[in-house]
Amino acid sequence: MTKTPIELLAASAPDTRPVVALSEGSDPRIVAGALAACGAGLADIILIGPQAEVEAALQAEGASAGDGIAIHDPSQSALTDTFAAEYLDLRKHKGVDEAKARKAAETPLVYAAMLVRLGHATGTVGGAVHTTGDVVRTAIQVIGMKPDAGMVSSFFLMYPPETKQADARAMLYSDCGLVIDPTSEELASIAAASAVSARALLQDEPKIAMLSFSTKGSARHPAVDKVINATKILRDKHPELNVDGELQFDAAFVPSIGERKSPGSSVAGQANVKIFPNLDAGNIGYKMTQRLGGYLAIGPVLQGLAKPANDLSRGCSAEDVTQIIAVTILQAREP
Ligand SMILES: CC(C)(COP(=O)(O)OP(=O)(O)OC[C@H]1O[C@@H](n2cnc3c(N)ncnc32)[C@H](O)[C@@H]1OP(=O)(O)O)[C@@H](O)C(=O)NCCC(=O)NCCS
Ligand SMILES: CC(=O)OP(=O)(O)O
Repeated sequence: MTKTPIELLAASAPDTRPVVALSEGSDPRIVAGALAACGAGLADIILIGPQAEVEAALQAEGASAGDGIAIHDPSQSALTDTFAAEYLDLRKHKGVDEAKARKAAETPLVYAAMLVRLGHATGTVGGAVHTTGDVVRTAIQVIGMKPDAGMVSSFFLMYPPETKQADARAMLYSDCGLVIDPTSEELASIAAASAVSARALLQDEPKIAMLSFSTKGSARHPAVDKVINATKILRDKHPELNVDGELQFDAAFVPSIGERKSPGSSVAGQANVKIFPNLDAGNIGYKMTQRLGGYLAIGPVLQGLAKPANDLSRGCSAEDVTQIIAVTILQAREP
């Protein structure tokens, strides 16, 4: 069985404790997930939000600040002036003035991203309360992209429930959270980034399925052509990757159907990286796998940022929060 991020991290706990900033510090799931991460020795935590609200949320869990848990209230923090100045510097070309920069620095999402940008935290997580659009826009604008990343995209790590057969595999689904209607070039770029993420977080060699409603020419449509072109671009740019497309989900997932629909493929029926053609398919697909299939879904994990910042679904659980804290720390170790 593939190790989950918590298990992976626990197996190689770092000497120095990473610090993870949580921008929704008074949400009960965030607080419970943070206490679990801290209690397991995975990380120190900064809970961000109005002091009294965060204290009350901690108290509801029978806890208080101290012992690895700090509270930062952006309206009172000594760091907010520096963060406002940095934000002004970053965004003045977009019409941001001093007053707007101060206001932005006092919002928990910007404050958390600034903690990461300026080295006070290893990474940040938000999204239990905020929408993905708000979380991702802030991360892109404040933390910025990794040099050479080209774009930011997202993925989910999908772990089968214990009730599935022993050979059920963990998978990476992308993009289920961010890029709404990728071009062929963007799809190829999402797949290449996902291959790197799969190696790091699933610790498995990627077998990439470029998903479509067609398998190997069974349907003709511009939407199918987009995936065929993406597969070609990916193969041209990354001949080392094991990729097949276009494939329907059953051909990518079920060995006997993969063999029938894409004979001889080393990916069909065995794919552990599933690249969806657009956000409709990806977002609906991951939620169906999670809610009907019982898979643990960890994400949206962001790839392509200069430093780790990750999202959650507003439907997340406390366990999801602890898992994505672990992902955030593991990403900080990636080269
Ligand atoms: C970027 C996104 C997250 C927000 O879009 P938006 O609010 O319209 O913001 P913009 O398109 O203005 O983008 C914000 C900034 O990010 C940049 N950006 C957008 N997409 C990007 C990407 N994939 N990679 C890198 N940068 C990107 C833009 O260039 C812009 O930079 P700027 O502010 O310096 O000019 C958009 O991709 C989105 O809304 N995705 C869907 C999210 C969603 O609802 N998911 C479903 C639930 S998970
Ligand atoms: C990832 C996702 O779908 O987020 P939410 O459920 O918050 O919209």
